[in-house]
Amino acid sequence: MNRADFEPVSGISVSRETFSNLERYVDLVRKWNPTINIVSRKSLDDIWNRHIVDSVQAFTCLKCTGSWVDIGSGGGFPGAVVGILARELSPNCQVTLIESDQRKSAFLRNVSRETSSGFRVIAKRIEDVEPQYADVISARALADLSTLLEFCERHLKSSGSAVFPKGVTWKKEVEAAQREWKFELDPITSVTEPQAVILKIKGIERA
Ligand SMILES: C[S@@+](CC[C@H](N)C(=O)[O-])C[C@H]1O[C@@H](n2cnc3c(N)ncnc32)[C@H](O)[C@@H]1O
Repeated sequence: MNRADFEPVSGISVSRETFSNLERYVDLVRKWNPTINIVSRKSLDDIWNRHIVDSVQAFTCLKCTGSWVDIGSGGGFPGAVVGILARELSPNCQVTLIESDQRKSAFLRNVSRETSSGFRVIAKRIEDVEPQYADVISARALADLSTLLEFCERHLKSSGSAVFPKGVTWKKEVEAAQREWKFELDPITSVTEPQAVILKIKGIERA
């Protein structure tokens, strides 16, 4: 995808430098994917829509001026994309990625360095990391909503918000989570997949 095509699809305008950092990230994912299995081989052919634009939606659905923690980051969706965009668009937002797999964490540190994004990578299990008191927590393809809310209980400030891209089963996950949790929910339809949503959640409390 080129920069002119990226802007209408993603809904954001970025500098040449930020766009070239996204391109650099895509090159690194393609290079490392056969070794560390970041995304499925099939989805690699459509990496801009399936992974980059999908991650941009998580970034644009709220404004972060404090700390953003992406958990279970894998190869960096959405966390690395958030880190690359935040450098230009939310320079006061500190981005941290938590990923327990050591090879993926090494990859993520390389991405942070090569794109000069300055996002931090913690190579530990989410449950073992000291509480982060984040303003925003994001996670894609990590766990069901109830489990994600437990991670928020540990790492999200009480005034913070969570951003979870979810597929077609999202309503069932919300119903199950509502048995144990109270929260305010704002589901935003995905631009890349009409049955998918970005769940924006705040006011999380045990029921
Ligand atoms: C299915 S992948 C999704 C990765 C990425 N978010 C994405 O959407 O492409 C889930 C990732 O979470 C990591 N993970 C799973 N449980 C974890 C835990 N308890 N603490 C830290 N990382 C975890 C796994 O190592 C894996 O890289």
